[in-house]
Amino acid sequence: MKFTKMHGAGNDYVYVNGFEERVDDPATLARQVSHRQFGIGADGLILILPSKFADVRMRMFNLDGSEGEMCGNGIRCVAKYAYDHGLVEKLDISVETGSGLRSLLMRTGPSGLVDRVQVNMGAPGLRRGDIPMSGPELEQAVSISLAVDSQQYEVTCVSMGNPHAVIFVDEVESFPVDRIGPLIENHAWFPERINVEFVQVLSPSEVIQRTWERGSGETLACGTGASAVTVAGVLTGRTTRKILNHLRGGDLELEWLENGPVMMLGPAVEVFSGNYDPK
Ligand SMILES: N[C@@H](CCC[C@H](N)C(=O)O)C(=O)O
Repeated sequence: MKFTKMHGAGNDYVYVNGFEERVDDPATLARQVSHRQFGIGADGLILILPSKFADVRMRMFNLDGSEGEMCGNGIRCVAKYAYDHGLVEKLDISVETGSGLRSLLMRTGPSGLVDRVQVNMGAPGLRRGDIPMSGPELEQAVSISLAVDSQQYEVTCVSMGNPHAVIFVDEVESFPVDRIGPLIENHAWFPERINVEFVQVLSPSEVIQRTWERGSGETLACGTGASAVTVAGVLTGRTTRKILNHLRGGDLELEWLENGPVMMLGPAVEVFSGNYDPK
């Protein structure tokens, strides 16, 4: 099976071109290829597939084999792969995801290959039923108190097609993401588990984010998470609608437009290609 390893701000996935390759059991394959010692090494697996409704379709699988509805860093790499490898011939494309269609605009660098991609991430879902989470399903969960590990955390929950809990902290670098992240990911409030963003505000237009991803653990970046952070920052009065987000693996530029969607701009990088024999 041919594969290509790509990353967006350090959030790395193994990409398989489903126009040419057949994958029967993507959940098992995701666990195998993602393993940092016994596999290729990645945060998960992304399949690039034909679509009846868009230019291409993506399916993303986390490191533990669970399927995510949407992946903000992954979708930029899907667009780059599709253009650089000739699946599409235009720079503005649509991609079918598990949470609907997204439109993307690619920019090429001096080599003629795509290096940056803007994504219309869609409008956030703010009702508890959208996340999903416990409580009255039409109500929002903005700055609510969540008890974890005998401490209270103020969380704001946002769906960007997948579920996110955003927590603003005073100092993010020393925050115990690997201890608190999994406790919130698996908290009884969230029946489908949840991605968690820990965020330090530097100024009304600049933040630092660390991410604990559902199904993958701490990753160097999360595009849907950065979009959720943009929305949570506005809802809680901490940040403006347009922000620069510094993630561990790079920066993303984001804006929550007045008419609804969040726009995200960031890098897409191809690292290497190879052959893998599924076990
Ligand atoms: N890293 C991604 C999100 C991947 C999916 C997530 N772990 C989930 O299960 O929802 C991004 O860049 O958005």
